[in-house]
Amino acid sequence: MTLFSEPILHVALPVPLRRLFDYAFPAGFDNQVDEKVQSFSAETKFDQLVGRRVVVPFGRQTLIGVVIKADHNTDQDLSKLKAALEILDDEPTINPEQMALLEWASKYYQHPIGDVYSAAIPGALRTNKAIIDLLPKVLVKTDEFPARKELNKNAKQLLKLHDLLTEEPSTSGFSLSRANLTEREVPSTTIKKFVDNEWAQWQTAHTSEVTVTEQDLNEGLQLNTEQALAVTAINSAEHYQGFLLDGVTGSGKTEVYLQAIASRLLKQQQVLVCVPEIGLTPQTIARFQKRFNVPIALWHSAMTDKQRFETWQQCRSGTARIVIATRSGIFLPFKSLGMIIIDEEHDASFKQQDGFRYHCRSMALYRAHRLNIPVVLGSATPSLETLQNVEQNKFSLLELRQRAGGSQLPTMRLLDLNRCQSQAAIGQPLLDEISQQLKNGHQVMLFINRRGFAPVLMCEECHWLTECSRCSSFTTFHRGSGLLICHHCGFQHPTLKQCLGCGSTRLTPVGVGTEQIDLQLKELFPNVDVVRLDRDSTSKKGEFDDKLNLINQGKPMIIVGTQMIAKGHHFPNVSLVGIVDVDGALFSSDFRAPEKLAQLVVQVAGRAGRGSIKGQVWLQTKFPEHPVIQDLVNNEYRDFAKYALNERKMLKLPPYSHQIIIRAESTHNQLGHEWLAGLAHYLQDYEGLLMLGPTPAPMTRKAGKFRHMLTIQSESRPYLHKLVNWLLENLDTIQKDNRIRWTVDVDPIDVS
Ligand SMILES: Nc1ncnc2c1ncn2[C@@H]1O[C@H](COP(=O)(O)OP(=O)(O)OP(=O)(O)O)[C@@H](O)[C@H]1O
Ligand SMILES: [Zn+2]
Repeated sequence: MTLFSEPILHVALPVPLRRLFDYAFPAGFDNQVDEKVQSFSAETKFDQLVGRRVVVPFGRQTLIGVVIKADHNTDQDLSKLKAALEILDDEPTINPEQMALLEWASKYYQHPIGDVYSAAIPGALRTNKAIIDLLPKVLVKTDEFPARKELNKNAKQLLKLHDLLTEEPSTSGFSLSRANLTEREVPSTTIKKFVDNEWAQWQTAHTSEVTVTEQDLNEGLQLNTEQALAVTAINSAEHYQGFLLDGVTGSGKTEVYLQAIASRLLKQQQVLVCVPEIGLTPQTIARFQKRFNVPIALWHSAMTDKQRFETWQQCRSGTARIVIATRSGIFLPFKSLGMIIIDEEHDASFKQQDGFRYHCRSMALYRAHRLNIPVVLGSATPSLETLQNVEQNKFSLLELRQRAGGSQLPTMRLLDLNRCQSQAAIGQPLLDEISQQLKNGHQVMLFINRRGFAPVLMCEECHWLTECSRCSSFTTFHRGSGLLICHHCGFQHPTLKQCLGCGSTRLTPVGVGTEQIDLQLKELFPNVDVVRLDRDSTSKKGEFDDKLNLINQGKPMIIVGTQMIAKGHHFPNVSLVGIVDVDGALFSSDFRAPEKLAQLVVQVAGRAGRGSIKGQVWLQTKFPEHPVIQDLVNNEYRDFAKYALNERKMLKLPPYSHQIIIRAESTHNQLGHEWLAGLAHYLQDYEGLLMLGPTPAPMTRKAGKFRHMLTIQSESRPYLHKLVNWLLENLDTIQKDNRIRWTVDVDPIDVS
């Protein structure tokens, strides 16, 4: 039977099922596939198929999948086996190194393999377009290319394009891509004329890999001793080695990265730099571009599919030498990856919070280990996980204790809100200090972790609060847009004129958000600019950059913002940072809350005094005696971290134990709870396994669904993973319930 002589394809499909799907060879396959594959023997032919995209029938749909394996075996009834429709491309989309990474990730995060593969395929390739058709094209001469004198000497545009094509692109180092021609103002009608006359044609650009030499690297700063030691250590790592670059804010970590990157570039290797979502600012990119005269590619969620495809292509062809990416850049294919850097490694945005809940840092460690290359984690406020790895000698510690370039660390001050008047949620002494700093010609930064005008509207008569009808949460009042918005499910409606409880019209805002502080400060300080940086005020294209440029002019002004101002920025004229409201985080049920708070406060504080002026940081609170507040004001982050790690060790909490959360959502109130209790029942007799819950999630109801969770904890990670894996694989027989939507979160960091 022909089916036996042809391979059976085991395909990963983008569906939420924990298995591969078998397909027979596409009919007429030999005509479809490139000659290269045809000429191989049966066995190597199998290998050639691995990693390729295939189009397959799936129920009534057609899906694009990836061949994981090709062999002669299938558990399926051969007569029912459907044939794949088409094998796309004459090359694999996923290379063997990526496949190993994805396979590991699928197992480790207990996530369906097809979904994991999907994360590694750029959007443009999740369609049945062939790679070759998406590759950038350049215009080149044909044999019919006319002599210049044959053209009408008044046809200026024709002559111009003729000249451009005559110039030998390979020697002058440019190629005539569509974008390039537009930039040179060649009209498309002119191009069409050349193509129609067959004087020129579009051809797939052959990306030439250039050799990086000393000439491509601009000179770096003179390193201080600590920086120099760090660079030397990283540069001498020839194999896998994990480094923690623990450097206080403004200590010049970026300079260390740049110089370590330089030596990898000279070895003709590529470097991947992962940054938090909000860390990919034009300033960061500019700093890399100024230093290196090599192709630098970007990867982040605001890019179009086309732009991302280009980065993907440049990575795998080896053209891009540096890739600056957010979380999902860790899936990119590389030709010769020589080092991975994770900047601000403690940042929560490295963990995907829905669907395939991977952590970029963990993936980077696995990948670096497999590729046998160094990986550098950098932070002023390392995560406790990473500090534990240092403690256990799994990472080498590189410390930068001093700020670079002569600036000093700011002084911290506590402002007890119980003992002073306040306006716009800001204590009077801090307001006075703000005036003083502005008078001195400096900039002031105020941090508040909540956007909008006020977290909630309250009825003054019956104390009714504006709630989200779909979540166990309140809707935030946005005065500018006149909307009440739920920040959890996105639900929004025009603000209310009347209380829904008693009908009174006396609705007032309670609490503050960035929008309100912004407005009130504008009234209090009418003579200076007040610039607000949060998601609402920077959503238009270019708005964020415009604001950064304004701040960078250095004029006295007040900057009000959320998380967005906390990290990475270098504004030398900021002398005072006010942290308006941290109290909410002091009483959280999340055992990670103090760690997150300490990291946030230290990062925000780190924006002060980065130039020649010494900075100060004011921390406002109603709970000045709280131990975390005391630690933040009187001690360093490392003291806090030491204490916190000790506490986790005593309580056997992560990183001294490992957790997996199974969450269940349902429209029925108790269903999720019962279902999880059933699961817990299966595991309860295993020693060394701790069942926490099931409990309602902190946010009990979200977007109309009731949410419950079961946390499973163990000191042995392999044991925990093995048992949970067994549970999930047998879920269908143990406890199937179609009314439940469940998810798995391995190494959870956010329990909301
Ligand atoms: N060796 C050096 N000599 C002089 N200036 C330096 C040196 N290294 C870094 N700097 C300067 O110090 C400032 C802070 O450096 P950088 O932004 O790299 O610090 P960082 O540790 O990444 O900061 P953060 O974590 O707070 O974002 C920059 O203006 C940088 O140009
Ligand atoms: Zn809601």
